[in-house]
Amino acid sequence: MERLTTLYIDKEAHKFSAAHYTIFSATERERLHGHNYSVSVRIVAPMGNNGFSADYNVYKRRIEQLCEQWDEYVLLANLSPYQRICEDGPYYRVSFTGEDMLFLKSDTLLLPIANATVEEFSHCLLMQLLELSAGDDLREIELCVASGPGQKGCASWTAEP
Ligand SMILES: Nc1nc2c(c(=O)[nH]1)N=C([C@H](O)[C@H](O)COP(=O)(O)OP(=O)(O)OP(=O)(O)O)CN2
Repeated sequence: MERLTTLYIDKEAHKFSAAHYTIFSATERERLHGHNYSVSVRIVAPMGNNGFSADYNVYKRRIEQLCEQWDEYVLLANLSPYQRICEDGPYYRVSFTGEDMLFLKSDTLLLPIANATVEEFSHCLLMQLLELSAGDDLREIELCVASGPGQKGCASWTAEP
């Protein structure tokens, strides 16, 4: 039987501050507001024969990189069925229920997600972490994004048997 181990990486430094709004329906959304999001990861890996599985420092650096890329941006859901985003000079023009909002492109990231929620953020970051970890001998990764203490969404991946 293969011996597996679970590493938990839940560091205070793994955070990003970002502005967003959740879209609830075709006609309802939150006002733009911000959170200090935090990112935590659970990794399941085979145990090596010297009492070591995967170097958590490697994953700490990758998580830091993921957080850094989104820090201090407005995060917009580019795949929402309810809003339309187009370029307008230095701005993104976002149309929702007949109203337009302008966001400076330099302050804004268009993400390939359907909503700016912790569910979608965690899935998007998990996909990026998997890409950075291609070739690593891992069995599972779960990545969680918390929008504040006690509220988070998690996405998970399991290796094909
Ligand atoms: N399933 C989800 N539901 C909600 C999400 C989400 O990402 N996934 N997000 C929100 C809001 O955007 C917001 O992030 C949560 O706001 P809220 O809980 O009202 O306020 P706080 O973060 O300040 O939490 P407190 O409990 O009030 O301190 C809503 N739903």
